[in-house]
Amino acid sequence: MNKTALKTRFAPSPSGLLHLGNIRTALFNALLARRSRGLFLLRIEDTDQERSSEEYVTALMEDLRWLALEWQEGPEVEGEAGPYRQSQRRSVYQADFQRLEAEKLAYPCFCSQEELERVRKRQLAAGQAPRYPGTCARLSPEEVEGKLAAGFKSALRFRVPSLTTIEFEDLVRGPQRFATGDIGDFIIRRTDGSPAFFFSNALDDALMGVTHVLRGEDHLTNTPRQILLLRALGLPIPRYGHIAMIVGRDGAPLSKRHGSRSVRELREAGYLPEALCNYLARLGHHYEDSGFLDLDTLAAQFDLARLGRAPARFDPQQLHHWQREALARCDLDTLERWLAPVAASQVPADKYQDFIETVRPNVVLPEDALHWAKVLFSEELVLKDGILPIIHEAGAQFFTQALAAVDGSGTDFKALAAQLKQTTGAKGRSLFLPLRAAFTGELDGPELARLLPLMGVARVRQRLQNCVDQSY
Ligand SMILES: Nc1ncnc2c1ncn2[C@@H]1O[C@H](COP(=O)(O)OP(=O)(O)OP(=O)(O)O)[C@@H](O)[C@H]1O
Repeated sequence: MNKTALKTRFAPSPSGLLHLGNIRTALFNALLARRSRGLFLLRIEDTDQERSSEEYVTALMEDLRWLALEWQEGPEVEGEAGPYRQSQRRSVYQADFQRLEAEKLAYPCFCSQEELERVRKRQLAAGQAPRYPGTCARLSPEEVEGKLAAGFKSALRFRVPSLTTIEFEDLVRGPQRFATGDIGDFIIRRTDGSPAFFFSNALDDALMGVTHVLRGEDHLTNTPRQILLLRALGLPIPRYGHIAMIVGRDGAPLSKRHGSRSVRELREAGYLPEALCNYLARLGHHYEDSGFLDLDTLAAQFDLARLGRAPARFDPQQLHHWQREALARCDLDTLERWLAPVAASQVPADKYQDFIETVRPNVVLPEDALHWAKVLFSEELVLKDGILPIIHEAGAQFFTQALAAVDGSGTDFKALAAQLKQTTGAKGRSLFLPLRAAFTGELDGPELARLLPLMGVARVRQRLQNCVDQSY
């Protein structure tokens, strides 16, 4: 791999389980790297010790691996630019803090939270955009010495040059311009000595050789600050692309803080990784090919020019669609394993394979298989709404004749239906619907010809007898 190879990254904060917005960011970066035969890097942004936890680091790596979004540099894989956890990079940041301060490009700030909040409120009340008023930028070296000697704690603020314009070409949103006059001096090291997001995020991208950053649009206004920082440090600036956010039903962006549905929850509900990848790849990115694609093809057809700018709404129906597509491609072994945790205990072992093949077209999630297992193998049958009137309308005579037909045909549904048609004169819907209702308590479902042998003749009889009893 040559040194100028494209390198993308995913840099989550381990402060919660990944949601679909986070993982789509990872997916797009992984697809871009794969398409360009570049590298995909994972970095853990755990500088906020209060919100970060090891549990979430493990969980996010598990999510990425489950989706086959393997990283070529990062935790557990390592690489030349490590360590890849920001909590282990404090000494790396130290040198640049000192350099910026020595060159007067950054200065210590002693303002308290309360003071800053007071200024903010005043500015908002005056109709101004809140920004740091530069109080500590004007302190003389003696004043700084004095405050430090008196034990005041300081943060480090980056001095934003005035009257310049920062321009960059966003990979998704085109040309961007920001006047530095609108950007207040910002904190790069907090009072507790930890690096602020702007700083560690930008510095690490540069030091780790990241060439392309695809990230959520929530970061767009951070970019001019990060460009200023990298310029001040004489470091390479990656290309940035800000992708439209994924919003929930309420129109608000999915977020860890707001407890959006996590990738783990979806995995535990039984969604397949291929379904999630096909769904997410199309959320904010247009593919010509509307069919199911494997990860290599999703990558081969990934194109920055096809990234949309409008927010994308999470649509469970679409996810269902891709789940069906993914299931249709599963081999029987995979399907058996996938359903085993919920269905295996409900289905007799000698019928398990036949059961899976029978219910397969009616299963989107394992819970659907569990439902059919209960329909077929439990004593009790729960009737869906609207089923009882169908049974009443068919009448006791119909089901008595059906029982008589079972005497001759057992669980051979075709023979049973043929005989019943002859003895009752019922045909079409009025023949099949009451039978389906009686056997399954549903209006639709897997083929009755396959369901009856699985149920066995005793249960078939019992279900018909129940209908005879209910119809009087
Ligand atoms: N709703 C969303 N849609 C698309 N991308 C998102 C969304 N939320 C976060 N991202 C992106 O996911 C990546 C990781 O972000 P981060 O770890 O800060 O998650 P977060 O959900 O924003 O967390 P928090 O709720 O703590 O702010 C970033 O590139 C961010 O822009």
